[in-house]
Amino acid sequence: MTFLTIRPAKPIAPSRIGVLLTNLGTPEGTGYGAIRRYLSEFLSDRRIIEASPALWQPILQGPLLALRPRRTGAAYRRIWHTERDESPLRTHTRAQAEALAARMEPDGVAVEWAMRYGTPSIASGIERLLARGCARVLLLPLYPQYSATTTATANDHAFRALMRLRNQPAVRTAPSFPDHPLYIEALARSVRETLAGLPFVPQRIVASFHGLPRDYVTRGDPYPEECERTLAALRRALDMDEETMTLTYQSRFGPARWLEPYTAPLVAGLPARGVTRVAVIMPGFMADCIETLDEIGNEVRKDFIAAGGTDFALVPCLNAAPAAIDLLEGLTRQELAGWLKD
Ligand SMILES: C=CC1=C(C)c2cc3[nH]c(cc4nc(cc5[nH]c(cc1n2)c(C)c5CCC(=O)O)C(CCC(=O)O)=C4C)c(C)c3C=C
Ligand SMILES: [Fe+2]
Ligand SMILES: [Fe+2]
Repeated sequence: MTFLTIRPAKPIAPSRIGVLLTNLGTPEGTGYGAIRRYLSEFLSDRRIIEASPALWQPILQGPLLALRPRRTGAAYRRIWHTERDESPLRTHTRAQAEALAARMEPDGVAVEWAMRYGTPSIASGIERLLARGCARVLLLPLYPQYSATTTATANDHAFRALMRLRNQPAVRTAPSFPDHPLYIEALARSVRETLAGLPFVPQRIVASFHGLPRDYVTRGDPYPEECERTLAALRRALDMDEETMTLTYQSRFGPARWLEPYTAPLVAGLPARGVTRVAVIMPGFMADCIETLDEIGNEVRKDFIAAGGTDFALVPCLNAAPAAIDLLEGLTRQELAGWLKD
């Protein structure tokens, strides 16, 4: 094995600190080839699909990647940021990193961002921090609730990149933050602001989290407990009960049973129960993406209206709102304790 040598461009302080924000990833474009490459990398991750590759790869490389990229590509085209020619997740993740950098760089902390699948890769993010002279690195996965399929795989991939280095930095990983006061405050504020700007009063707020196969949870993934902690804290902050703010899980993939209740049928069933005005918040997503803007904002909305719903609102994700950057700064400073001078 040859180890990589990365030397800073110019002499620097010996113990500069770097923060690497990591997010899920996104295709480079909306055409068949770009979506196929993205889905192939994503769905080949053994943290995402735990089935044996001998069984899974023929399905993935055969019918799945022949068919799914067209549907997924059409969904990305509906939400694509055409002026920048990139996905919303990429725009928002970059904006979060730039805003965090403005807060942290005066303290000598370098901030970079990276994607677990696609670009900029986690390896390139670490290389950029090293080239900027960082001898200590904090990995901060942008997932409020821990899951092996998100947090762990982002960290795995960072450690895989570190394996290739001769001169490794010291590394910390930030824990998930499902009920961190700054996170709950940012969510509560976004709900209040959105509701205040609506021309109607929702009868129900649906809090929709990305789902997970039930199996993974049975085998020890703590994700749903963390979603419940988030929602309990958010209800307390907004003084709402379980009836008013309901927890659901979205984005089911494949035929297995996932965490329930599923968002789409629950929302489509509301008008029959007399609930025709709803707002949906997606607290598990730090940034708007295909799953929030298209799956909920387009598909779930359409089905709700078709079922007799009259008013449907989406609470935007935190994106680069000032309260979201307060959260990222708070988490960064908390996790750099002992490294960063007061
Ligand atoms: C078995 C498959 C999947 C698991 C498990 C899974 C977990 C998981 N995902 C997120 C966050 C996001 N997922 C996104 C897109 C997406 N997710 C899956 C599959 C699984 N996710 C697929 C196939 C896709 C691609 C779109 C599609 O074809 O449907 C995204 C959006 C990316 C973007 O660019 O917009 C996010 C974010 C979490 C938090 C999670 C586990 C808790
Ligand atoms: Fe997903
Ligand atoms: Fe989806």
